[in-house]
Amino acid sequence: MKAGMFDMRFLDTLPASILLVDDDPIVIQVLGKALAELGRLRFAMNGEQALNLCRQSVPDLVLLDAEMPGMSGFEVLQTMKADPALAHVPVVFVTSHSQQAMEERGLALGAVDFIAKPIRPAIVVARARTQLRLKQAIDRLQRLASTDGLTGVANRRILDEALDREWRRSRRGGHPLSLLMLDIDHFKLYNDSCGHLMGDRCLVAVAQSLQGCARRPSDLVARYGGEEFAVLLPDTDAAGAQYLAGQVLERLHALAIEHPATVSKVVSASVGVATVDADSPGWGQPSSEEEIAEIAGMSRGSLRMLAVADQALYQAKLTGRNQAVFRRVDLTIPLPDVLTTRVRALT
Ligand SMILES: Nc1nc2c(ncn2[C@@H]2O[C@H](COP(=O)(O)OP(=O)(O)OP(=O)(O)O)[C@@H](O)[C@H]2O)c(=O)[nH]1
Repeated sequence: MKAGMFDMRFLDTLPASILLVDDDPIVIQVLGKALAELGRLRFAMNGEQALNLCRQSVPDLVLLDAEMPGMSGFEVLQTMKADPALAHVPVVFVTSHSQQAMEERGLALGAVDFIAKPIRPAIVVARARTQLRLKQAIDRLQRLASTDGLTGVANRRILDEALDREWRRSRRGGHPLSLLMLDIDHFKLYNDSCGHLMGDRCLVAVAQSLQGCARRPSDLVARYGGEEFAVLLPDTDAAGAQYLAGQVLERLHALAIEHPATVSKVVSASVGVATVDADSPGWGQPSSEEEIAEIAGMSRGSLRMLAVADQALYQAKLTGRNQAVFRRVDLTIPLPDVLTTRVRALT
């Protein structure tokens, strides 16, 4: 799947991935036989192996022996909870200890259930199935909350979060960061002349085209609203961002989506590009408290980046459309001045 693409509807139809962890091969065999009908099984005989398998491919469910030589199940669970990529994976403890203290400890660490040995296959299957159904429902809700229903790309909430995170990472680590804002030209006319259904199809095509351009795993394509899209490009400097903006326009032109109401007769877009990198005035200075402070849940830095990309987009519209305009973020300009620039340009 391409980077940033959140359309994972087909994943619901994939078999679940279950990891069985136990140092006793007999237990693994019994569990494996019982759970084979529920999905694709993998096995680990110790904690390190279990964590390696989890990191290679994140499972939907882990059945974990609490007591193993070396790393215990409790330690495995603690490590998983500390890793953002694994923290959400449901873990069911399987142990020969039925003492309440063990159960309490496992549940307190974040295990979702507790199964005591000797194993009764029907109970294990029923409990595993319940956890897999829950996980599937949560995954589906999370997808709904993070994707744009029409185009399948990330929604604005996800963009805001990613921009905020990447801005802080950029300022802390001295990595360049770029943001593209794209707005389809004369889209109202397109809707008026071709109909809203075709308008929707056009939005889907543009989203897919953007996905084709932004292919790094950390790139993020999002629908910003209406006929406006954003592409977040971590670790991308001015030259990279301008190259990508050119690719975006070229690809869109190559799609040749007919637009009967414009002179060019094909759908085009305007792009605003904002980059913060080593050539940005104020780059070397440590990020101030002021910059990290939040307005309406977003850091001031994210707002600065959005505002600069928006100004560049506005300029691209004003000066003819079907083009990309680049602006480098100037960290020395006070944020209130940045936020009001477009207003001033209008008046
Ligand atoms: N079909 C469809 N249209 C949408 C959707 N969201 C927003 N629009 C339309 O997008 C159009 C945006 O129009 P404007 O903001 O005037 O911009 P424009 O016509 O593209 O003009 P410029 O941006 O100046 O080139 C409006 O007609 C909206 O109704 C959507 O999900 N589907």
